[in-house]
Amino acid sequence: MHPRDQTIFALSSGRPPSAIALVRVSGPQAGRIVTTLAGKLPPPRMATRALLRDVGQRPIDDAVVLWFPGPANATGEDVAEFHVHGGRAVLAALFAALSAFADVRSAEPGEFTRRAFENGKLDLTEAEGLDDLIHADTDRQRHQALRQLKGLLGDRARDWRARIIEASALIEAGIDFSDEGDVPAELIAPALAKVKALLFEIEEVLAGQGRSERLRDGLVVAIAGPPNVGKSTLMNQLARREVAIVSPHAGTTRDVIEVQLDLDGYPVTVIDTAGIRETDDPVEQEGVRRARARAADADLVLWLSDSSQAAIDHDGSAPIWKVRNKIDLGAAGRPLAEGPGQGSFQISASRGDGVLELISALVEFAQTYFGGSESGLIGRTRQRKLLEDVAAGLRRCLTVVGEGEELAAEELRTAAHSLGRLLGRVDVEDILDVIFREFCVGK
Ligand SMILES: Nc1nc2c(c(=O)[nH]1)N(C=O)[C@@H](CNc1ccc(C(=O)N[C@@H](CCC(=O)O)C(=O)O)cc1)CN2
Ligand SMILES: Nc1nc2c(ncn2[C@@H]2O[C@H](COP(=O)(O)OP(=O)(O)OP(=O)(O)O)[C@@H](O)[C@H]2O)c(=O)[nH]1
Repeated sequence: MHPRDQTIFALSSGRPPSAIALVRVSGPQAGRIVTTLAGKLPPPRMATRALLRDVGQRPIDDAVVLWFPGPANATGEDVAEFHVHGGRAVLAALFAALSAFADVRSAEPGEFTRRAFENGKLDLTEAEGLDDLIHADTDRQRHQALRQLKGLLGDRARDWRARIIEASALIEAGIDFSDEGDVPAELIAPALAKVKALLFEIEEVLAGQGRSERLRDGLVVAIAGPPNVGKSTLMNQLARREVAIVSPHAGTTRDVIEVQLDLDGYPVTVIDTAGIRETDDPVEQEGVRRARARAADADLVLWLSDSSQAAIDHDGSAPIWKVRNKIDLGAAGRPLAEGPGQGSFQISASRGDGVLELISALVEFAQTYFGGSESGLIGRTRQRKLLEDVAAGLRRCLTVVGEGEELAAEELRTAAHSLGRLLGRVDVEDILDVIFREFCVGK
């Protein structure tokens, strides 16, 4: 039997032990599974309490069971849900009972969503939005992902695709009309007007995009500077602030290498370049490798120093803010080269003086950096690249039309094809594995 036709199951809720766990089952065996384990098939979509028993009638758990016959459900196949107590042994017993059925197996990451996609329940941009929603840490990430899940980009892309196909139909009709290669202007002119309007709309979306792709991964701020100036102390100060959402990725045993901050809903990762050091521990090595790679293309560098004559020694295109540390050590006698202001700060990392001001400036930086991405439609590089292909194709269509209508029509076909790829309608087998592999199991 093809893996696609097998019935799949997975834990869809968080790591056990948990108060309640949700185990989802999807596929042709779902109904038989519920009937066997729960002793009955509950009415569709009605939460029903049942004592689950395995095939040998041994009790598994006192549970709530839901039955969602396909195709009007999340995956488009028959679906069953078992809401059980979230203990490890309960789940092990339930999984053993499920695995005992023929043609039933545990799901791959993202396999439920992949089936939903293959059954036309959502397009690829919506599936990507779903994955982003699950991984959203901040409010703005959640907002952008939810827009994608709700099909904002998908709906636009479908509309664009339909209009491109209309325009190319006009041109092709013109080609069929003319024997001598002279296509009537009444057909070409409206087609080109359509293409121009489309190109304008797509270019507007691309330009107004801000940096919402970055919203997925977060802005990266590197703390750099000479040894012993207080980089780790500042990191720990940031990690202790309530703005820290996911922290710390302990790299070394003592020091925090990365802190993730939620700055006004924007995700910002701060990296301590001092924490990036040689280590023999393979787990740490991986953390160090990641931190180094991320710091190398940071979006902003905080250059920390503890004296007024701080020579900046940093390559890269990112803006650099000078942060003078240890002002508690009587900096009064030593006048600063520059007073506080844009890109210049004075702090005491150990006492916390000036740290809130630094954080406020980071919030402002993030707001400016992401500016306008509230209205961003594009969440991923894959989506942006395809839309850029579409715009380029439309532009070429307008220039080559003078050389021949067939060439223009061909450009439109290619542009429509790119939109088809964006939506996952055509020619995407190669990327589906990559996209769904990133998903959670059970989603
Ligand atoms: N218990 C539980 N909670 C969950 C999910 C789930 O699968 N189970 N979801 C998992 O994703 C999300 C909700 N998503 C859903 C998406 C589609 C349908 C659904 O039944 N769609 C049908 C009918 C539409 C309707 O009646 O509203 C369809 O598309 O045909 C249900 C849930 C989040 N919460
Ligand atoms: N007085 C004072 N001492 C500080 C301040 N910040 C850090 N220190 C001290 O400076 C020393 C170095 O601090 P670290 O945070 O380890 O400096 P670092 O830049 O991470 O050092 P390396 O990892 O060697 O690059 C420690 O003894 C800190 O306690 C500060 O604001 N005031």
